[in-house]
Amino acid sequence: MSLSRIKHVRAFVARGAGADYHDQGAGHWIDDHIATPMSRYPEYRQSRQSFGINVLGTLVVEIEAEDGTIGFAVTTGGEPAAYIVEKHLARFLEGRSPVEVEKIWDQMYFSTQYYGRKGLVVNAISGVDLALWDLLGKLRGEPVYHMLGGAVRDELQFYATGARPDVAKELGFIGGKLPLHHGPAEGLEGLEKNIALLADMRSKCGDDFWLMCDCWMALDLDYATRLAHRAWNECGLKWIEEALSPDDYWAYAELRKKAPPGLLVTTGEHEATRWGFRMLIDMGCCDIIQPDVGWCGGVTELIKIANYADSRGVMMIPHGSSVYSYHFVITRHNSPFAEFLMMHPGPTEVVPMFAPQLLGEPVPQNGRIRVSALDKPGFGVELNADVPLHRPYTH
Ligand SMILES: C[C@H](O)[C@H](O)[C@@H](O)[C@@H](O)C(=O)O
Ligand SMILES: [Mg+2]
Repeated sequence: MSLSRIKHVRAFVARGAGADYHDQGAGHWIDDHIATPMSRYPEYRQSRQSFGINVLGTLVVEIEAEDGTIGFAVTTGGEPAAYIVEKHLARFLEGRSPVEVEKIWDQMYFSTQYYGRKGLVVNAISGVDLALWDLLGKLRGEPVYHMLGGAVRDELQFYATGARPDVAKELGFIGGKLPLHHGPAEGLEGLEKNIALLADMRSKCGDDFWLMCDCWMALDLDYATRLAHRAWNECGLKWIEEALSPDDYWAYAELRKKAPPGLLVTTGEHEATRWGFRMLIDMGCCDIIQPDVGWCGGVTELIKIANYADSRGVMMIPHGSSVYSYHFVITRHNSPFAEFLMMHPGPTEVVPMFAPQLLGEPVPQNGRIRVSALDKPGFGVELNADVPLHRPYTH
């Protein structure tokens, strides 16, 4: 049985939220004085957009088969990623069978290894890989999660990331993850403000609701250790996320040793490939790895990452990436819940994570999504034709 071969690969850029979810309008919680490595510069403290967090925009990858079927995917990458897809990666797909996901991934990765390995290049590879799995599912008439081994549970349960864990609790989520607002450059005063916010949220959410803190690479080991102990003792924090630079495996290993027993240390959304996550796991950097399937290498690589984590008893909870992680999480025992990024500006209501780019994107009801919501071919979503697309390069 042969499937229709790949005829065209096309890369587009879309602006305005979607997969580049930091690309929001003014007044959004996600750009409100959130601590980052750039917070050491006062001029870049109030807004992450001021230093360029949304500079790339969304990469849209389309893969068209000879029979006209089109698989697509969206991820963060914009125009530079479109260049890599059109001028470098497309040659490994056109004319090939869409079944060859492993061989195509291998050729995309090792042909770009001399200038890639992580970041933008692996985002581009991930976008192509996700579009290929979408095409495969559409050609076979089955959802991606079927091709990954089928569901191990009847529904997905979510924690919510955003400025309002108290609202997340009311909406039925199992936990709420707050962004950290003040980094080391704001000293003890900033630390006290961080703790005060966490304590306020703990009082509003009650003692049993999961409360987490996302530090977006902003801290040093000393500050992270102090924050970990204060937030655990005073606010019952469940995990401290991405406290340090993704490259500082050594500091993560130290933080995990210094953190209070019971507080989980998590990271990984800016890590890539099986080799990067093996480093995090083998060096004892974290209790939960959080790859983003649109940034770590796609589904084909996430299979390897997740299986390595599973063999070492490490939970794999993907960074919020809409349907692209849902179809994976539902098939894995060591992924018992998932992240839902609250993209409403408040956030006081649930809106699709990659709005407005994906039509048919399922959203949690009472903090859950039934597996039946995933029962459509591929990733089960279509590109919103009302979203303007720009194709900056061809080949
Ligand atoms: C809320 C965080 O600052 C990031 O914006 C968020 O996208 C990411 O770190 C996450 O874990 O969702
Ligand atoms: Mg995070």
